[in-house]
Amino acid sequence: MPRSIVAGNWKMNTTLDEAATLASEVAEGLAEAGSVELILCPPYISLAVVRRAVNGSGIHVGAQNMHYEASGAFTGEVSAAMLRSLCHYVILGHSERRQLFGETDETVNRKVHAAQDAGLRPIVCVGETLAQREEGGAADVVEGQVLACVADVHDITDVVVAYEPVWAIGTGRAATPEIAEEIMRDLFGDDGDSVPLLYGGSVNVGNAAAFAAQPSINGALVGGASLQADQFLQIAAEVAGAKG
Ligand SMILES: O=C(CO)COP(=O)(O)O
Repeated sequence: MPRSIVAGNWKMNTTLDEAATLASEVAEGLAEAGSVELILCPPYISLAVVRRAVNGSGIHVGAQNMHYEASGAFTGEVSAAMLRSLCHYVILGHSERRQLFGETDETVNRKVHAAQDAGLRPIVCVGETLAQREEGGAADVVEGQVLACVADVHDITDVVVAYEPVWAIGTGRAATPEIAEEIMRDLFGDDGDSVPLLYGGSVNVGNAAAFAAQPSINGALVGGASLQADQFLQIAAEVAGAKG
């Protein structure tokens, strides 16, 4: 089984000072988290201060997005090589990027390749909308997204996949652990034991253990609750406890 992972997606929150404080609080409370790999994903501009704050703690740092091109005239964008000097992970294809910024499975796939080529480990986000779920097509949608996003990658075991049903993100309405397990169980067949699968969408202290107790779920991608160090650490402890 892959090691359990709990990642915090801070989204567009925290100033530089707030990011440094939050990262320091997580690092200082690390002993509470149990045996899980922790990843903090602040906004780009805070990557350096977060990296400094967690230096030597074993906590990893991740970005929330990147461009697939290596360099050039792409105003406002950041490349994999730029990130590699600051962090080890990058979230790709988050549903907010898909819905608000036109991200597609094809662009995510290009980014996954660029990330791996640069030595970054991608956390690929997939998940169905409420309409897709109500039409009965959730499993097919998610499988299609995963296949398209990781097409032709040279090392599937170096990809982390996060199942985040769109209807559960930031809504306080988490999927049930059974729904998440059903979707995630068959995603990778023979590779299923070597690709870490995270659940995301309204994860909190009260529900993290139930998700992590599902056999196919290796951890959590946490949004809102990752902005409070004590809650994030408690979620990590719940995941560690459920995974034994
Ligand atoms: O989008 C998410 C993590 O990437 C989930 O966000 P919430 O935990 O705030 O629902």
